Amino acid sequence: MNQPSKTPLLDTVRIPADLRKLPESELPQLAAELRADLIDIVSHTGGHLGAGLGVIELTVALHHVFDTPKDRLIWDVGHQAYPHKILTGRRDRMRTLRQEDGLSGFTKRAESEYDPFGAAHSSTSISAGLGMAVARDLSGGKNNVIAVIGDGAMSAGMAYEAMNNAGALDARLIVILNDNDMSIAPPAGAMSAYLARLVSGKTYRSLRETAKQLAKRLPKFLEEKARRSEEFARGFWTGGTMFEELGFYYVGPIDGHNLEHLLPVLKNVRDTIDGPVLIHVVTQKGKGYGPAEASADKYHGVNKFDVITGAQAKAPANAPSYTKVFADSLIQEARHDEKIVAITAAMPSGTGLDLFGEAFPERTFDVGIAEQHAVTFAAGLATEGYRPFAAIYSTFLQRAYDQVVHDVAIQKLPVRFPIDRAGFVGADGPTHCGAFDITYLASLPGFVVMAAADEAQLRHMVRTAADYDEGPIAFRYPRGNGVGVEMPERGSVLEIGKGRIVKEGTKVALLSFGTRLQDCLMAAEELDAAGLSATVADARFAKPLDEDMIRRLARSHEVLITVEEGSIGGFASHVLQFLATEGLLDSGLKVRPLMLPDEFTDHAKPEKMYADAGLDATGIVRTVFAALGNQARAVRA
Ligand SMILES: Cc1ncc(C[n+]2csc(CCOP(=O)(O)OP(=O)(O)O)c2C)c(N)n1
Ligand SMILES: CC(=O)[C@@H](O)[C@H](O)COP(=O)(O)O
Ligand SMILES: [Mg+2]
Repeated sequence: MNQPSKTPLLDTVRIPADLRKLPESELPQLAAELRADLIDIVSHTGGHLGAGLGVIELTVALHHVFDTPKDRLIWDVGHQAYPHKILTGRRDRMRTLRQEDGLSGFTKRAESEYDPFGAAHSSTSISAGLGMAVARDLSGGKNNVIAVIGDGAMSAGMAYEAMNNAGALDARLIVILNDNDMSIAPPAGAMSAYLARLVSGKTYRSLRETAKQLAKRLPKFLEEKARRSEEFARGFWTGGTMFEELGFYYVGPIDGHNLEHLLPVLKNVRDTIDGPVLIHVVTQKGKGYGPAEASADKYHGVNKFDVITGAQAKAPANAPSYTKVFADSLIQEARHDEKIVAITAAMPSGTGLDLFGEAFPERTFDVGIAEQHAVTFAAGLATEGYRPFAAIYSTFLQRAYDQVVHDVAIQKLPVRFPIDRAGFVGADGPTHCGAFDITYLASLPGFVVMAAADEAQLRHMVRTAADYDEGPIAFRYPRGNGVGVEMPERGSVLEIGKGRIVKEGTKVALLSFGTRLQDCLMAAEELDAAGLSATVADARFAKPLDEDMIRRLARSHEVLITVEEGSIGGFASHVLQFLATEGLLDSGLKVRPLMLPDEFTDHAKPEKMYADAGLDATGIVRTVFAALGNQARAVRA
């Protein structure tokens, strides 16, 4: 016999139009079922849970009040959009979330007409929303545009640039500030403290004064609802908030889990306000799931887990993560050098700087989601003789490129860039792929760019960077665990621009930059067995190149394969430039560059992504045989 559904009301909602047919009285039940469904789904898939749990009621209310997809609903970052996906025609595919060929973990235009803007990097929603609002006005449209942005994302410069512009344009745009007093970690900065003050009510204006001004703007609301509850009415403000100074109507703070509060406010804002409005909604990250509410990170991002206990699945590891090795190594160096300081842009646990912060709280700076500022802040520290490590994921450092060029590189300031999440990151997909840093950093004059082949090399690179005061220096390493090599007690200072030969051979040279070295070694074994004696070299440096080593490899081998976990225009380009300039390509050397595909690769398991890109041992062997013209063998490999 079929079990009765645990989500009978949710089962009737495929798209928001179905939801809009429900009476308001049924929405709390819908929200409860949506929450249960989300927990169940993410317990099977893993992914971002805490943020979605916190916006269940908000998601239901938004789709009930607004005419999506005609009204444009933009989720900042997009990691909180799983409930939105469930309600917008994607429920049947939710169990494919973040898996190969499955749904993205973020909003994505190609995935649904209900995702008007793709995201995953934070703080873009107000700018995108303003663009849509202005486009609507230019073309005489009437639809609403709503941007939902978190308090963490509100720490980034882009959000203020957008509000500054929106206030000046006086465009009809609704911004919902989803304030859960959390970023991935507890939020950092004065803005967060300011929001907390708004919520705690210390700066409330008098109710009478507030009501008078709002009555002009929100007549229906005041008549029907506002006087109903003291708590509700207290939430309305005028004057004095920073948002109002920027030209926004400020409404709130309101309880984002209470549909009786949310629905009338959203309706009245929809129906009465002409210019930019900011609704300050207070929510709880992880709401409604005990283990999430109780955990320090509110289950921001989780592995698969047991719904009853909340225990997350964790694969046993034979080696420490690169992140942990970086953190431990930096702590070690900082014990020797009091000038070492560390900077994170809202990613203390992801970068390992939470550990550094425990050891050296005064020398650790979480600047919020503010990569641009993080880099220039580090540059300032460097001018005063400090040794800053600006630990930023490869993908997020993209946002600070001008700061890297203008504030660091041109001034030759010795800022250290530990670049985590280099290469494919797996489930987070193309928005988070660490593809471009070799290309964008190694093209800068004077920049030293290293990649760790394993966790021991990473330890050496931390020491090398700490020791290097001549200018900017970066070292990259991937998401995940090391390979289990023996670790040195302390890192050694590497000679700048010197690689190493790991295995000697005579016919084929495999020149690796990064952690593909292990696959190169496996490929070399296979090549040796096939009678093609292979050399394996670990370049360590993309800039400056180890020219002597490359010259030697080029002169004494028939085939040279470069292997890197980065985009076109990276390590291989530098090697080829050198070979061409030196005339080393003039005598028949067969060079084949292996790199990430020249496309934005969708999410899958990293090993599978590397195999598909031809960057595993099989792919490397195949490339060698193809280079030697042995097509039949190349196809078999
Ligand atoms: C530019 C950028 N830097 C860092 C991140 C990593 N990141 C993803 S979500 C998040 C916290 C966002 O906090 P908030 O906006 O308050 O959303 P919440 O998770 O609290 O709902 C961070 C730091 C990112 N996505 N984009
Ligand atoms: C949404 C976001 O940007 C982060 O939560 C990111 O998914 C974290 O990635 P890691 O799990 O690699 O730290
Ligand atoms: Mg938050």
